[in-house]
Amino acid sequence: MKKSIVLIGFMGVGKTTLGKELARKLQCGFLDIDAEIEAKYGMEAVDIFNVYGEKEFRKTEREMIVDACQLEGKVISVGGGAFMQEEIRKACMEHAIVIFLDMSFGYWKERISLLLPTRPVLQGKSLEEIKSLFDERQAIYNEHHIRLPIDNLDVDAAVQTIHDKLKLL
Ligand SMILES: Nc1ncnc2c1ncn2[C@@H]1O[C@H](COP(=O)(O)OP(=O)(O)OP(=O)(O)O)[C@@H](O)[C@H]1O
Ligand SMILES: O=C(O)C1=C[C@@H](O)[C@@H](O)[C@H](O)C1
Ligand SMILES: [Mg+2]
Repeated sequence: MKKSIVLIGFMGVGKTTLGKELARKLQCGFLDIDAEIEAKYGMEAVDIFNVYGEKEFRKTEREMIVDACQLEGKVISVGGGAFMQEEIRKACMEHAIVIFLDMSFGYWKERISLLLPTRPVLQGKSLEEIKSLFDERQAIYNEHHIRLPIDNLDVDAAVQTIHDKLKLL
């Protein structure tokens, strides 16, 4: 596998969880950009947003992803907001294979309680506001090479399906 694989999709759809397992199956390296950013600042995303601001988070996210997507043979999970930045979308589409993990809001909202404490972008928002954000964000995920409808898929099934789709490329 020469090009790296970049997993995109709304926060909590399983980019980190599936990315790790996919890398294990493909026997290649795994990079989670949120984890890399958190390691750089030595704090969680919520605290980076509070202490340094979202602008700084997005700048670091952009620099890291533009570099990482040009590496060979990695599985890279990016944050749910990464594709809001055109420079990131362009670099990933040019250098990597971009896989969109596509989950419906109906399934996604069952996960919300798992996500609220650690996702700064969700904090203080009502369910309707989160639904609007979810709907707005779908447009930015339209740029991808492979779409994986992920409702109902457990981790093993999702990884197997991605593996099968990659073989067809
Ligand atoms: N296929 C799945 N089936 C059931 N639960 C899952 C599945 N994938 C992920 N989860 C659970 O959903 C939660 C969010 O998953 P994960 O952290 O991988 O999402 P993410 O897309 O990386 O989110 P973010 O964009 O915020 O980084 C975790 O608690 C994880 O265990
Ligand atoms: O959707 C978003 O804007 C975010 C998602 C997370 O993965 C983190 O990158 C951060 O919490 C922002
Ligand atoms: Mg993640």
